[in-house]
Amino acid sequence: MSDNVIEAKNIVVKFYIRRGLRRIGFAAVDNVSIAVPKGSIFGLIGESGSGKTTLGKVTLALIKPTKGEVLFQGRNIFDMDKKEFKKYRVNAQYIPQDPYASINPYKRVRDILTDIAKYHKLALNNKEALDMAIDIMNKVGLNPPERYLDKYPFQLSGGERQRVSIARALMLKPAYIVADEPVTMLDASLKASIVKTIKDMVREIGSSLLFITHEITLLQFFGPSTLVAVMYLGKLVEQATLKELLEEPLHPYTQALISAIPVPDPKARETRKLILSGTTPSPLNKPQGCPLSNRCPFAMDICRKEEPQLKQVSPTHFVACHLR
Ligand SMILES: Nc1ncnc2c1ncn2[C@@H]1O[C@H](COP(=O)(O)OP(=O)(O)OP(=O)(O)O)[C@@H](O)[C@H]1O
Repeated sequence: MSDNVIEAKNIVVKFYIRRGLRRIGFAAVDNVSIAVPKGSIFGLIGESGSGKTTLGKVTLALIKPTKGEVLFQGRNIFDMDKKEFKKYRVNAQYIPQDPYASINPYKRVRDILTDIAKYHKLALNNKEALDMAIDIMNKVGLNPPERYLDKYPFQLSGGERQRVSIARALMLKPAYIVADEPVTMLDASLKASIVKTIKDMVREIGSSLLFITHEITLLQFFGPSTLVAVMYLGKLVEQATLKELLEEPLHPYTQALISAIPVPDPKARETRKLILSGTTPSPLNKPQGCPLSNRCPFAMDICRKEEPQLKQVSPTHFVACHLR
């Protein structure tokens, strides 16, 4: 049996867009591998458009990769028979950025939660399904549940709606959850509490979590040993524990991400402040060689010609940079 709940191996996802009469293809995810260890939280970070959502959706079988394979508990999800795939579907759940993408706006909270338990036959009758819903609502902070059961999503605040979306994903006690920018649309004051709810619930259920974000500070709620992969323009450029990334970021892109974290005393980080030139190009105009070569202050000739491969620099630290 594998020690990882999910292993995504050499994933390539190509999308095609129309430009006039031409159909142009580009790789939104370009030969990326990640493994989410059982019972742990794995962070996936990068700016908008770096391919995080696409990779997360591949691990949930919501997008079929152009190349590569995804193993769930050691089994290739695209080779599963109907029965096995159904089981995987229950066990792999999605918490999206916009709760309206996962919850039906025309259903009351009670039905959103009980229907899923009944559909997947986790509850034998309405009473059992309602007991499950109330239990989960208490845990995700929809207290007292009676106040929310008969409300429609539009009658809830953004934070409450996201809690319903979390409750819906957790009703099935999945082995694997992808939370995709789950607090981006919420006020700063609410973010910490919702991230903490997700963390506590994941621990309680014993599931594993892929937490996708562009805010590295949110990963601090999960602790210094959390594994984090950094993506840029469809490539995985660095992977390490959060502690390693914060204390010794090796890729210039990660260094720039960390430089952008506000600190009470900016002088404390003066020595490693790094600002990249220009803005991220469209994935249709990726530079040759290293994807960061046109913005990196340290770029050498080789960086513009050859793509750097991921190198291991410590048991948990990997980086794709010619400087290392
Ligand atoms: N169905 C699609 N067809 C064409 N292009 C797509 C499609 N889905 C995503 N893309 C493009 O693929 C690239 C990666 O998108 P993706 O949503 O995975 O990035 P992301 O890092 O999750 O960013 P965000 O946080 O903005 O969602 C982007 O350039 C995006 O515009």
